[in-house]
Amino acid sequence: MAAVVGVLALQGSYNEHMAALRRIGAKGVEVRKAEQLLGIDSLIIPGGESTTMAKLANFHNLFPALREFVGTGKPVWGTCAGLIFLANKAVGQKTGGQELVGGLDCTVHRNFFGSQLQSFETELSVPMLAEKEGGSHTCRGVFIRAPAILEVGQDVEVLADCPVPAGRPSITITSGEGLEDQVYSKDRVIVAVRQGNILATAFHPELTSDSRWHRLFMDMDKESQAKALAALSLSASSNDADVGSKNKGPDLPIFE
Ligand SMILES: NC(=O)CC[C@H](N)C(=O)O
Repeated sequence: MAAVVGVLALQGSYNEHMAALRRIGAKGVEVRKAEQLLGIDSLIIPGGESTTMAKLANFHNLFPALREFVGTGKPVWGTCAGLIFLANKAVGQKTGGQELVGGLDCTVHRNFFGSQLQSFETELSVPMLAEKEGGSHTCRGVFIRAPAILEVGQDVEVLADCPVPAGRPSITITSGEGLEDQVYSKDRVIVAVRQGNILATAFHPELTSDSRWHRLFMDMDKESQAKALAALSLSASSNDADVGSKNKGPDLPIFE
């Protein structure tokens, strides 16, 4: 059965993700209500404006269901604002912060690359994407008032990084307790990662004609469906074994 990809359709570039899925023959459905998350195999959280998206998600009481969905281990992909949603920690936010879904062990800076006017396109080196999906070793990265990942946990695989623009001031990250400050002043930042079944990109592959990120996500989906099926058939065969033993009659001693 074809996998159904949910696209969170509260705000932002969900139409573009739907179109990108259509281009590769995948079935996408727009998700606006918590109960719709029950009928999908994987979820894309699109780019847009994360504060607005969080307000809408709150209004529709979606956060608990989104967290539950991420917790199931089904594939989830966040692009741009979607990446911010999935991060365990976000800095560079409005005072008071905003609600996050979490699940991705990283610290993200909301508007790392500056304002809308500092939006840019660049060629990114993506060896893992090329290895898995073929094609060029680079992809076009469209960064729109884009976030960047400053730190990742040890289970997070870095898929792409990019140079910090010249003149970008260093960043102070305050720890949870507000006790110590770390200053981030490296010359590269992370812009695409994978942690298990969570994929996150700071840029917008849905705005380019390169379908490889969507294909990679569909492959994650296939892998996870195959695993779920294997687990099902394992438990079915152990049930069969149970049935078999029930039909065997009394367990008599065997004399050889
Ligand atoms: N293109 C995007 O999704 C931009 C995200 C934006 N930086 C935010 O905070 O929501």
